[in-house]
Amino acid sequence: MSAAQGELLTVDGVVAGYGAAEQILKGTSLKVAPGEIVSIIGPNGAGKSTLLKTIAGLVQARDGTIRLKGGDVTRENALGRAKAGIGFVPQERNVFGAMTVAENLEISGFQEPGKVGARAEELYARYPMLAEKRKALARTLSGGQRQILAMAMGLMNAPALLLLDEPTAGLSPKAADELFDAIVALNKGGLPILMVEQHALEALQISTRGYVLVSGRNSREGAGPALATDPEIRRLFLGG
Ligand SMILES: Nc1ncnc2c1ncn2[C@@H]1O[C@H](COP(=O)(O)OP(=O)(O)OP(=O)(O)O)[C@@H](O)[C@H]1O
Repeated sequence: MSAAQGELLTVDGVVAGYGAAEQILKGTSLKVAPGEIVSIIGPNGAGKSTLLKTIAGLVQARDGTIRLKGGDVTRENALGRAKAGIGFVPQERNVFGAMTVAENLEISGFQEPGKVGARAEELYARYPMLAEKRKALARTLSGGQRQILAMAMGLMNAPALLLLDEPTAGLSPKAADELFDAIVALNKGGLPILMVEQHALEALQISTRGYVLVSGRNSREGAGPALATDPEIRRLFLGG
């Protein structure tokens, strides 16, 4: 029986980095089960974004395994991971500013071109703001609207798991709250989400589970709300 049974994503002992010598991830592990929101938090430079990129296939794992729905995707490139069901929303440059909202959605549905129209309509129904702005250039959107568009682009291929890299970065507190609400709503619709967040406590509060990454290694893990009220975590992230 596979150890990955009942798990959607299993990252086991992943080692990865950028240069020839230095490793950023030094044996990192995590799991996402169906239906979960899982947050990765940790200090600047801990390797959180690198971990998401390694799961998305943009950074190659030098050791360890990455399984999706029980299948080993460690050797797949980014396109292979996307086809396997991993949707990735990067932190920066995640929309094409010189293209309209509609065009951004259209080019994102590259896996099943025949379904682009229907998927875009579903997303317009879910996010009426996008429908209103469908002919607007993406660069004219507010920060919060841009993040909704980036998330919608990630949904165009109907992923089995959505990776979000710091979705609330640079947003006002109100826009960040609205985006967290949108993430919860998306998850309630059945989509598992793995996200990296600087707003660590807020992210943990809406997460099923959380992982604390420090210097490329797992430090703590637990239920999201429990971690959010843990004195050590609060000291680390609130500086108190
Ligand atoms: N493309 C790259 N080439 C070389 N080094 C990189 C690259 N991207 C990130 N790094 C380095 O890898 C380390 C981890 O970066 P990463 O972005 O994964 O951290 P993080 O935990 O997401 O932190 P932050 O919250 O600051 O984004 C940092 O030392 C960073 O300088």
